[in-house]
Amino acid sequence: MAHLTVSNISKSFAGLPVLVEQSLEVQEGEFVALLGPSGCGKSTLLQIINGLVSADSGRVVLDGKDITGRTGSGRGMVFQGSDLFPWRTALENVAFGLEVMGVSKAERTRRAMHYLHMVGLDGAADKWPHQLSGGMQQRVGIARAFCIQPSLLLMDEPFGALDVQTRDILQDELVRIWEAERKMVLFVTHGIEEALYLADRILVFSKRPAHVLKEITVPFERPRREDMKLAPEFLELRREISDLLRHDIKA
Ligand SMILES: Nc1ncnc2c1ncn2[C@@H]1O[C@H](COP(=O)(O)OP(=O)(O)OP(=O)(O)O)[C@@H](O)[C@H]1O
Repeated sequence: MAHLTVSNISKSFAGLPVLVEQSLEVQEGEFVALLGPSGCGKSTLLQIINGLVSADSGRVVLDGKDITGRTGSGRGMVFQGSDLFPWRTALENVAFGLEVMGVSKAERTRRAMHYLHMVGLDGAADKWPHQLSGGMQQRVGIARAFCIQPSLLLMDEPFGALDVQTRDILQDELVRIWEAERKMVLFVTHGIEEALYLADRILVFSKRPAHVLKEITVPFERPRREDMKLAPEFLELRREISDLLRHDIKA
């Protein structure tokens, strides 16, 4: 059964403590948002879970396997900016992980086309990254992360650099794809509305060094729909989280 356990992670950069004994868990089929102010250490935590940054102490266990300090194996990552290979087409970018895994060309093309279709980019398979808009590049990044069928998806403000309209559209697409696939997701954001719209559970982080101020189980049913953002309960929770963060930043 899919499961992520992160225990007692600490990390300092040049003596500056960013994470102190941070722990969290993600259950199978759960979408968890890490919400917190800029610079609190959310990305660092995600990168430690992905093995891109090493922790000073603590453990990361995915599906029963200790993966502390190791990259690859079971995790897909989507970053804020596009990190596509410029010398590969959209299709080749999406298929990259499968290529590394030694999947045959026919099979990886089939799977990559499936995920390109899911993000609405069938027609762009042979385009180069520079021929794609920022939103399209993020779609390719999302398709690439899903394509390796990871146990855990790590998303670091994937829509942070996009205009509001494109971000709303991509949030909807992510909700739709995720509801079909139900992978474990850790999604870093500083958007309260984004966290409430996408996640099952929100961990609200303090300013640096990050600790969890509050854990919120999002009460809204799935499938999620755009109009829920106007519901009184949604607005009330949004205000509550906003007050919590503002209070913490001022303290
Ligand atoms: N490689 C590094 N070397 C030195 N300091 C770093 C490094 N990476 C991050 N930091 C510092 O650690 C702190 C946390 O950074 P991090 O990127 O994890 O925050 P964040 O919560 O993701 O912020 P944002 O939302 O702005 O991306 C910041 O003060 C940052 O300057």
